[in-house]
Amino acid sequence: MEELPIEPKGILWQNDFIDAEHEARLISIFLNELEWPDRPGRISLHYGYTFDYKTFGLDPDIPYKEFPDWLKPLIPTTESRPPEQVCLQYYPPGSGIPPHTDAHMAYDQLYALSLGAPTIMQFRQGERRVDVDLMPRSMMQMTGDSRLHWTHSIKKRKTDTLKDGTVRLRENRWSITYRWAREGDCECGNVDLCDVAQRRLGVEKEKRSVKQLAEKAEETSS
Ligand SMILES: O=C(O)CCC(=O)C(=O)O
Ligand SMILES: [Fe+2]
Repeated sequence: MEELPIEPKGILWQNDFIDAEHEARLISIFLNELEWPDRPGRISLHYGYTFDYKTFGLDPDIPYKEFPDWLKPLIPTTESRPPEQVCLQYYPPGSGIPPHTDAHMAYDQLYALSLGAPTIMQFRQGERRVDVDLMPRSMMQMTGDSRLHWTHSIKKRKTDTLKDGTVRLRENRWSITYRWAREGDCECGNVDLCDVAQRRLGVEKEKRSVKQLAEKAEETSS
């Protein structure tokens, strides 16, 4: 994988992770063989462990879901183990995903494979916005700044305007995201984007307010 020569830093990229014939076979499986949730907009199917939004860890109560045969050859082999979680998402034209940073607390490495039609992903940090064209069959890994210190999103719209001014119609797109569970705490310290830093800040605030309450109680009793 090669790093894109842009800000945010840390976007690693590989074109043609699979060939067009393989992609066509996958799309046929997605269209004909999988049972998708029945609702409009972006829909997802999960494999591996399921994330628990209450404990911010992997949910021990939901059984591990084996990777199906079609998924096995698509697992990146550049980490020391297979990912704990894989998510297949379908984006009909006009759908997207709001700006977010994938949870720092739960996950460490993050990869995404794009299939079907291209779409523009927007990275954002404050007022800085950078568009990255997610080409079909490309594998992206978000590391460093792109993973921890910028948000990413796909706008809900029917067309994308490219850098040269071309207006491109959105068509059916699928993505496969791969997540590796984090071992230990994230130490990035970014209180705007990091759930670990935010939790620590909350704990500190709580400690401070308990201390202040105790001090007040002491003042009024003396
Ligand atoms: O669809 C993609 O390529 C990425 C989706 C994403 O950002 C996510 O699932 O966290
Ligand atoms: Fe994401």
